[in-house]
Amino acid sequence: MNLLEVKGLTKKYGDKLALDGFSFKVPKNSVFGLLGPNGAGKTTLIRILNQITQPDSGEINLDGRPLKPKDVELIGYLPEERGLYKSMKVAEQIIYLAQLKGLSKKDAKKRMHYWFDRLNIKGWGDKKIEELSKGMAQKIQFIVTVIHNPPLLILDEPFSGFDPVNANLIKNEILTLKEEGATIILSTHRMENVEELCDNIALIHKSKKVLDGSVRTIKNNYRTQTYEVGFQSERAEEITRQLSGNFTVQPAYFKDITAQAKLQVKLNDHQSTTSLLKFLIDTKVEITHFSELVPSINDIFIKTVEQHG
Ligand SMILES: Nc1ncnc2c1ncn2[C@@H]1O[C@H](COP(=O)(O)OP(=O)(O)OP(=O)(O)O)[C@@H](O)[C@H]1O
Repeated sequence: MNLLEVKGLTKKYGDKLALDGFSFKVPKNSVFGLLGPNGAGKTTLIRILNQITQPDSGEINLDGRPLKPKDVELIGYLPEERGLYKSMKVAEQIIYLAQLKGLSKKDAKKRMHYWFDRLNIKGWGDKKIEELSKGMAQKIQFIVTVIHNPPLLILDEPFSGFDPVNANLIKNEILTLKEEGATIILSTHRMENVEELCDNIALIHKSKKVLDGSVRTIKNNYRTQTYEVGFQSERAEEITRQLSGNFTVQPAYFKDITAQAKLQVKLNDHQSTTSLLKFLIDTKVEITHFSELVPSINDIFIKTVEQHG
């Protein structure tokens, strides 16, 4: 079951086409990564979903029915450009914004303290926003986004401004929100976060969708039958020579600390992983490492964007 279905979204700014017939589906209770180079159209799409901008054409369905203005209450939006009232105190700000999203004052306070606990910021309520560092303010913005428990979260670069410890904290909170039933659209340039968090992705390039699907299937489709093989370095030259006669071998490189030789070995069309392993075993070399080189989402992003010019 999909929470969000978008069909043929098109948006022009003057002569400039920012989105060109963009379609995608976000399954309920999943994390969906919206990826693309700078200027691809991601923010335009997010602004349309939040009804800040109107599309020229296309359809958006939320939970099986057309998106309507009141649905903004069902969406928690963390914009890339953060906007908090600088002179207000943290607690006043959170409670005020939570009430705008339909919570009672009592519930807003309760939920605020729940999040203060979870994000390790107890006692921050009386601080003014202007006294906070970028990362500290970012935590407040995150709370404001999730406080009303919206079924759909749209997070634009949620990790920017965070140190590694706090980025990890937020990453785990996103996964917990998913476990609790939320559906999350995540727009980010940080591909390691995409690998860790996303179930599905869509890649936008020059206003068009150029790739989409589950992270697992996409990675599977980009496999190149290449393996990294490590073995004792004394026989490196001999083993490299033997392997080169049968497989496609990248030059050997050596790790000083472990005294291993490592090679990248690509299978030819008719060869299997077992044939490579059997070959290595027959050489009687001491194998220290054997793993498939699976392409990263970062590699796939770069390759796909280059292919589409
Ligand atoms: N208000 C606007 N007026 C005119 N052109 C715009 C406007 N907003 C965006 N654009 C153009 O639309 C295209 C898509 O921009 P958008 O901000 O959606 O990209 P993006 O994928 O979010 O990029 P980034 O990763 O840099 O944030 C760009 O060519 C941009 O110049």
